[in-house]
Amino acid sequence: TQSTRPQRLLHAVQKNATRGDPRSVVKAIDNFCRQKEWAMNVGDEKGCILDSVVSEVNPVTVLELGTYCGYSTVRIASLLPPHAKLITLEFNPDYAKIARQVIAWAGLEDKIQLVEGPSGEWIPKMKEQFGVKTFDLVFLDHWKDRYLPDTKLLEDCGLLRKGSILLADNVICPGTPDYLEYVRNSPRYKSQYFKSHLEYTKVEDGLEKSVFLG
Ligand SMILES: Nc1ncc2ncn(CCCCCNC(=O)c3cc(-c4ccc(F)cc4)cc(O)c3O)c2n1
Ligand SMILES: [Mg+2]
Repeated sequence: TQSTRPQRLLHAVQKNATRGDPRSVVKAIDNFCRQKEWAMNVGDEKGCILDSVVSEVNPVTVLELGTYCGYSTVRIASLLPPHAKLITLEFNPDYAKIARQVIAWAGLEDKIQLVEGPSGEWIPKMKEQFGVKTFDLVFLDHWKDRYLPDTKLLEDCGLLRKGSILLADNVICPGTPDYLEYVRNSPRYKSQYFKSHLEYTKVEDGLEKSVFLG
């Protein structure tokens, strides 16, 4: 039977990356996507912007919406302090299965909790299920038409505090116009656009960093 692209990406990690070395896992995925097959990871160019935001925020609790194969999950978790935790939500069970193995290869299972299911269902359960008070950083990289409703849900569930950072991928391509309009015009956010390119291409894309003002 034919393998899937996520399965081929996982094999590239197992073949080319060193177990327990998250940065080698990130590099192996980027090489696979540049040389073999494009895949919707945040990629290395936007990934460096992601790294700088994570290092600046130094978050203790992180939420990632949309795991896919775990590239940004591993990239973020590799920069977290020892006691910090990252919860990542993935809707697609096939992607989740691959992501668990990529995360294990990187040796980051202790920092990462992968939860399977739709963000709209899980966000309201975060406090009771995972003992989360508020998130220091949220990385949005799931369905582009869910960025806005899920941001409002995070606000309504009291999961954001003064100073919480939202970092959104793909605000230009594929684009999240309603989300951008909201975070750029709401008095409750201070927003900043980091211009970049769609992963592994020359097409414009970028990340939007928004600070929740409370
Ligand atoms: N509600 C909920 N809860 C939890 C969930 N977990 C997963 N999902 C569903 C998310 C499915 C994947 C989302 N990501 C993208 O669609 C994406 C696409 C492109 C792209 C593609 C083709 C082009 F030609 C150009 C650009 C590039 C990117 O960087 C992207 O991130 C969930 N949904
Ligand atoms: Mg993306």
